[in-house]
Amino acid sequence: MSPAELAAHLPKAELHIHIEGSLEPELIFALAQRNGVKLPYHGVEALREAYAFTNLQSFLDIYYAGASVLLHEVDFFDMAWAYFQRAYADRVIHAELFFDPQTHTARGVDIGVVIGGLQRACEWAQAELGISSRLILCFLRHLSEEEAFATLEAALPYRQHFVGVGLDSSELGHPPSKFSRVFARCRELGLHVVAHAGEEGPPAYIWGALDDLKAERIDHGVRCLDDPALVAELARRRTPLTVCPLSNLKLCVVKDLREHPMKRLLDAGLCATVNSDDPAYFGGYLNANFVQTVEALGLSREEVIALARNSFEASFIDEETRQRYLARLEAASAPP
Ligand code: HPA
Ligand SMILES: [Zn+2]
Repeated sequence: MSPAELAAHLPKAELHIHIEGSLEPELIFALAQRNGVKLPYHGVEALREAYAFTNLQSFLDIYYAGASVLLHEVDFFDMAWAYFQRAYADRVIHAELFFDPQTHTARGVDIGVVIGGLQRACEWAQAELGISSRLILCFLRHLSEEEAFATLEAALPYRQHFVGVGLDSSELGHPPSKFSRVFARCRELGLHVVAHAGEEGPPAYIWGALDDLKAERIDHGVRCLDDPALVAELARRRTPLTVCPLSNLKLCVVKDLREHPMKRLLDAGLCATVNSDDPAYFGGYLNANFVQTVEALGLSREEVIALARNSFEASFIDEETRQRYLARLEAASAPP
């Protein structure tokens, strides 16, 4: 079995997937029709053709337009259930899903509708596919601290349905420190905290995520390589990076997958993981990310196994489940 085939075959956790980024154009149009929402695109093909991104913002504009078809609890269920079925095919046995409540509450959708639909899909994924999952509520960093606090307040009746909070949307101009107080409150509430940092933003934003937000994982984080002291600190703390290679390619963070920093991150001793970010927009789900990265960088069998192991190490599952998953990984990675 080649390293790429092994990568596709191994059981894995996915830790950086925006569930709204799993909305395929076909489902966007089906939901638009079901809900009577008018889209500024003539059809599936026209929408797909618009997926030619030049940077993060050019993607976000289309991503928020796509999410406008989500109105009812069943819409959120259908979206997440479609993701879980694809994840199952890619041997994902545990998934931590980001969701963006402010994208929906701004359109008058109740946060309970959002969380209710996603939570029901998570229960189905466990029952029907044996996939464990967790939800992570993301604050949109282009909005204010006050709006983040209001979102947290609105989410508290559903506190048992999410395990953590994150920070996403437009990175440049919105440093982590903008949300220091909200994140402090979240930590007091016993929530895990993660943050997007160092996707387009400078190493200073990764330092900010660590020091101001006390982030337990850095989402993306690829720009840490510009700062050797930061790399050393991430390695010392063993702070995981949830890296998304096809996203980096599609958003022009790297010009070619052969230049992707994944191997350099592993060589630096970092706990890097592979993830799909927004798979419906970036050209592939978890195995597409694994296979293309392994092939482009010539990663070894040992590096592939380390990436799968890191995904369980970095996850927010309980220790007993983690050991069980690591044993499954061990069994699947043994040579035939
Ligand atoms: O890659 C991303 N970066 C920031 N915000 C996002 N929201 C969805 N995907 C992303
Ligand atoms: Zn992301």
